[in-house]
Amino acid sequence: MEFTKGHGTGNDFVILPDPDGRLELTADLVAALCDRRRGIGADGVLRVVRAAKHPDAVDLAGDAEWFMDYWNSDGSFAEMCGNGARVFVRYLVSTGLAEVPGGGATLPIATRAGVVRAVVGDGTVAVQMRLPRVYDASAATLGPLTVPGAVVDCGNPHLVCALPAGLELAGLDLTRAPGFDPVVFPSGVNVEFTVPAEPVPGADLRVAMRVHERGSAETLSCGTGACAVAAVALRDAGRDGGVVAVELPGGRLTVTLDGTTCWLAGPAVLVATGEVDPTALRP
Ligand SMILES: N[C@@H](CCC[C@H](N)C(=O)O)C(=O)O
Repeated sequence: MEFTKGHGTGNDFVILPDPDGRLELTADLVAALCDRRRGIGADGVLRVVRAAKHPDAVDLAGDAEWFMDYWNSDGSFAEMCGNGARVFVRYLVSTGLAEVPGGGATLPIATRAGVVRAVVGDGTVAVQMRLPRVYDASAATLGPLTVPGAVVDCGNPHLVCALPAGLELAGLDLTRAPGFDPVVFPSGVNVEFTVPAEPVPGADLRVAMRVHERGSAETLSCGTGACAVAAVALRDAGRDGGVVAVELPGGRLTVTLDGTTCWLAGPAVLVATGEVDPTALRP
């Protein structure tokens, strides 16, 4: 089975080319591929399949030729993956499966949360994401700590929790999943912990975060998480829009919100291509 490995600010993916939807991808195979000891190792799998060839995509693809069939490392599906979309686009363009659109046009990509649109730079890929919807309040627990947070829908569910003054991101133990209210999040949630950071040139606000992802544990970066964090930071600053620099353990993502659109930008890199024998995984 052919694969490529790629990442966006350290959020890493096994990319499986399957243009005609012939691959028998199962939750077990995804988990085995993502196993960091016995497999290739990744936070998730991106299957590259023509939208017309995947039952989940045919009705929602619009003008998108390609469907990002995203799976978390535990073999569960997610509706959306922001870094995954950026790496997926880097793969399409690098392999010639899609061309960088000219004349200011964007490249449409189908996802389970609808079509997103990408602009490709030299090292960076920017994707116009679904507008984050901040719509409720809840809380996360980490051991004895309860941290209130904002509930955000980015196509997938997020809980953005600002750490109380005096607590540092580095001091959090995210080796275990934070607790959350299953009534608010019946399908699980991605939990972001944030602290404000000093602004940088070109950004209106700057926030540092760590994330525990549903289905993938702690990751070095989360694109939809960065969008959720940016939306909450702008709301808390009393702003309708602006540019937010989001610092993650794996690097910086830039989120630009204007009340109607949300752009997520950052590096997207392919690092290796090879073949894997599925029968050799997890013996
Ligand atoms: N890392 C991703 C989000 C992946 C999906 C998430 N774990 C979920 O289950 O919703 C990103 O970059 O957005």
